[in-house]
Amino acid sequence: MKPLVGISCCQKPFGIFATPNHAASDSYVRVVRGPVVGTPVLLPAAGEDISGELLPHLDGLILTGSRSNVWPGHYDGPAHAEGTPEDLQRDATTLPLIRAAIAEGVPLLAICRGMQELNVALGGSLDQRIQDLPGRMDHSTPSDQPIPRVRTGKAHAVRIDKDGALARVLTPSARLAGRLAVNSLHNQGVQSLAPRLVAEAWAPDGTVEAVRVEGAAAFALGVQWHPEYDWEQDADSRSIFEVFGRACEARRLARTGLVGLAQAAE
Ligand SMILES: N[C@@H](CCC(=O)NCCCC(=O)O)C(=O)O
Repeated sequence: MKPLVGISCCQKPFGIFATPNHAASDSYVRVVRGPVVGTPVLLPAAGEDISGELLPHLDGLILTGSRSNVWPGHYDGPAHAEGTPEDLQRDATTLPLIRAAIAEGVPLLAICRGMQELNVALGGSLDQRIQDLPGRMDHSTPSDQPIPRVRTGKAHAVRIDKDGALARVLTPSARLAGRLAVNSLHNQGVQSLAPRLVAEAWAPDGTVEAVRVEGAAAFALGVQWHPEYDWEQDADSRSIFEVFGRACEARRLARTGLVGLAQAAE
């Protein structure tokens, strides 16, 4: 048996009738079946809090990236500019799911939109177009960028807190250097950090690029970049998922009552 790892879906229109579907990138399924060493399960953007139905069966949770954006009403922010993609169904499912997962000690890895959801779920706010702010970089990559190494390749470095939780899940060389090269596919970013979040990595323009949940009972990290795009080539991306996977396995053993048997077998 492997840990059951939930992957958050977006609600997306499909086909000529724009029929609502629930979708997540194959890159999340592949990484769960790869370095996470888990069984992936897609979690629908149900449009309501279903955490009580999901979490008793899950050993870990990945909050995925998406072109859509957290509805500003969740953080008292200004309305999005006309045409900005939103996913109210997803928000209504993931925000309570994040709070419940943290409360119940379910390992959680929040990626890009997922990190923004983590911040909003715990009481933080977002800037909606950081490239328009004074002194800030453009962190976005046009979704129609046809060249993969440009679209998902390394875009800038981040400075890492060498004493933080993220540093402990990276390779020794990244931890020693206190720096990491990352890809970048986002327009939004942390404006005010939620009370329980601690920033752990920063872009050269000060944009928060990674956070940990202070006092979390299990693995609880958010990253603004996409390690799921390059774990096969990048040891630091792979290490994040490997450590997350071990946390999910620990939850599986505890959740299924096998932890005693596992220890006895050691
Ligand atoms: N929409 C938010 C979050 C960005 C994000 O999750 N990007 C992933 C894009 C996935 C893809 O296009 O393949 C923002 O813009 O900040």
